[in-house]
Amino acid sequence: MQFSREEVARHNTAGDLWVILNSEVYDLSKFAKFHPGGSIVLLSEEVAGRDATEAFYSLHRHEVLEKNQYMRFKIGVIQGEEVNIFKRKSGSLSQVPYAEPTWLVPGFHSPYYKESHKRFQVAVRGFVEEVIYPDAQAREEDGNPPSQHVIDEMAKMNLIAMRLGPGPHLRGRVLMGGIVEPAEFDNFHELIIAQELARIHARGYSDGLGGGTCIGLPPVLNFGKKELRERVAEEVLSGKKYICLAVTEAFAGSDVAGVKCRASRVVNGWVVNGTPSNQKWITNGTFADYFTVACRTDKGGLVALLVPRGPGISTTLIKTSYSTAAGTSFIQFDNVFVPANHVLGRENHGLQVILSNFNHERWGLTSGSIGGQRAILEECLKWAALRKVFGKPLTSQPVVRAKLAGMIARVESCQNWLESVTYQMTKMNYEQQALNLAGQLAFLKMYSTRAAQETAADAVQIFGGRGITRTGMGRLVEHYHRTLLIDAVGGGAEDVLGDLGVRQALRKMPDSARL
Ligand code: HEM
Repeated sequence: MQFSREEVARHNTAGDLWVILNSEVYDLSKFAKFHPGGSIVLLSEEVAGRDATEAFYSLHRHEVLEKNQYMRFKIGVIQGEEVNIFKRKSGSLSQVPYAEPTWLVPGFHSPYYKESHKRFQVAVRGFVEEVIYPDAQAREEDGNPPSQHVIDEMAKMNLIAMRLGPGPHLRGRVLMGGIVEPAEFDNFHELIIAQELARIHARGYSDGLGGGTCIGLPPVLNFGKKELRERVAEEVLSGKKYICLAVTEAFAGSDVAGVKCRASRVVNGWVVNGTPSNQKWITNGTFADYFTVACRTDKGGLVALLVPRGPGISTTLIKTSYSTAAGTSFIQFDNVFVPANHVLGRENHGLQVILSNFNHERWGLTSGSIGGQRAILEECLKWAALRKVFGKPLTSQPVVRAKLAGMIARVESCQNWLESVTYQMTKMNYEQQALNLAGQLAFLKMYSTRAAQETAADAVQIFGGRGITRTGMGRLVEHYHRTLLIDAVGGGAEDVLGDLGVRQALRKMPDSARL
């Protein structure tokens, strides 16, 4: 239906209330008394029967109009006018400055990304926005793990396998419908996945979506015996089963070498006991079918074991600052039998097995954290340009522009350092990475998560009360500010990592160094 503005203006009373939003006409007659912002505002002279587009967009996110329960209020359009506020098309790039890393910005160049990365980014963004985002928002809120249909779709695209990075586990797989060959898949493709996933603004859910696989499966793939490796990889990468890394203990925290969980040899295997220290904060533990564990043997060494869920294992949900969708758990092993063929690597080499994936884990956490920082910068730029205070946009305040300057500088420096380290990863084998990149990655993660905290704090100041409100305009800022510390403590707390990097550097100091 088409209406003239004059006709809309005649519907301006309680019980007969129309408004114009973005050249579309909404009949709010029945909704007014249920409106979360109250009915009075809708009945005011500037709103009832009038064009309330500007006021609406300064108080609501565009997504409000896309909800089924509100879409039905739309009764037509204004004659001869066209809708001129659009949501970014699913899968497309943002036009907001600095909302995308430079390699995606027209006119910029990068030595790292090729055509296959560009194709891949488009496909992953579309998939994330269409398949993952709706489930992410719903589960982050209700606290349930990701829905099986999302896991199945990811498995079909081989996204679960790709999240582990390049390697033999990709051989023979069709990646993202075939747009990238397994042999050409590199750490930059993997970086794209990590950063696109950061855009779902559901940090607990994104860990629920296979955070345990990214850290629990590599030790099996790299150190498990052939039969175990192939069986478990098939089950987990097809989304049928879940695995987690159950190493962090209540007493040991970041000190992996200090684990106390015990494994004693018995006929045909081992018996694992969590006492005197059980595992805590184990991502995906509540729903995992397998637990990759480091245990102290009776001889005092460390052995890595893949423990299948069975009698004697209890997993209890821990509530953290992000959603229980992550399945964060407290785990108890009480006389759990583990078959002999479930040993990963050699007895007494458990520490190497577990440490072997730490650099990669830190890189993954850092990649996502920087992606999240950029998304929050975009929120702040949009809000500061939109929001009017004392009759002027927020951007007219120098103090706000200074905060935006800091955010931009931080995210650009983090991203550029990340891409430089990622490039090194594509050129170094595992030993070289362990030797050369542990310090770089430790510093990069420490620096990025500190930068993230500064950006989050500034974002809250820019959004004011909305930055601490879980619904409405500032909801993404509130979420980021509440949840970003998972990246600052997961995979090694900031101070521990900084210290690790410096100690490594000091070991490499030449004896001849003098001022
Ligand atoms: C189709 C029309 C509308 C719908 C479906 C709608 C829906 C909502 C919803 C869901 C909220 C809760 C906040 C959120 O989750 O974003 C809200 C808040 C609010 N709405 Fe509306 N609204 C409409 C039109 C308007 C109009 C025309 C105005 C007046 C300019 C208005 C003023 C407000 C105010 C003042 C709030 C409180 C915002 C805050 O917390 O800062 N709404 N509305």
